[in-house]
Amino acid sequence: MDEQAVIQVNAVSKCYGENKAIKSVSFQVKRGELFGLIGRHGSGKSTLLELLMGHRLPDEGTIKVLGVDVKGGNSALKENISIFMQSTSLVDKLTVREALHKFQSFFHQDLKTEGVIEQFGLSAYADKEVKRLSGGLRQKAMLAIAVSNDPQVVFLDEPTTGLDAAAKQEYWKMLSALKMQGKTIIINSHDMSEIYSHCDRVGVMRTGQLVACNKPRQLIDELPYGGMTMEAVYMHYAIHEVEGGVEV
Ligand SMILES: Nc1ncnc2c1ncn2[C@@H]1O[C@H](COP(=O)(O)OP(=O)(O)OP(=O)(O)O)[C@@H](O)[C@H]1O
Repeated sequence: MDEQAVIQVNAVSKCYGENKAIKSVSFQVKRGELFGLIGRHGSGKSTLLELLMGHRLPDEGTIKVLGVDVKGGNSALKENISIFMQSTSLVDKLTVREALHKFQSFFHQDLKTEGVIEQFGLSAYADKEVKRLSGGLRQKAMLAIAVSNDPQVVFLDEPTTGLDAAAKQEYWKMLSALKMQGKTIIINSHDMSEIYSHCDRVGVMRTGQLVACNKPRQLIDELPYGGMTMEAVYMHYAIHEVEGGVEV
């Protein structure tokens, strides 16, 4: 195993009943990397993220985050990884400041809510309920909450879906700033151009398998028929080609 690996996934599988959602997936993510996961709906990206966060347990294989097996429910590990929620009924009812206070109270570190509000440019909205924020501001607030425990590893499940181009750009700027602080970020997205522009490496999921994993440029260069874009990478690896056409 690579000494610098912050995430080590080894032959991990996960079933929901009869449905094998993750099939013997192995990969590593290094400290400070921005790692993207792409794949079709239902290919297993969210399940993989949930396994990495320790929200679900693998049926087979091992996952180590920061050198600790996520199966153990280690509390020190929880202090060092992000909290990320896609569904936010709890947060929605709170103001940005209240939500940050609430989440910071779950951790033992002495964190400064006002500092986080300022860092994320949320000062003007701190007393607004999260549910009343625009899409871009809401995702900004959710990111502020996700990193409010100053984690070393940040997991983000489709945070830019539904944002307009300007909000997306601003979101990725914030992720770049977090990366500059040395944080390791794992993100999934359906937007190939943002994945190409911002991710150091990309893993492509297809029906529960990790079918390719490399730097975006290398994935493009290695396409057998000379495709030029990340979309071509997606079409080649993520779409399961079957006889007579493309599986839909
Ligand atoms: N809680 C669950 N219970 C049962 N099956 C689930 C559950 N969550 C996901 N699945 C199934 O597991 C497989 C992988 O789903 P998953 O949500 O991980 O894919 P995804 O790539 O994140 O999809 P999307 O891009 O739509 O979010 C799919 O077949 C899905 O139907």
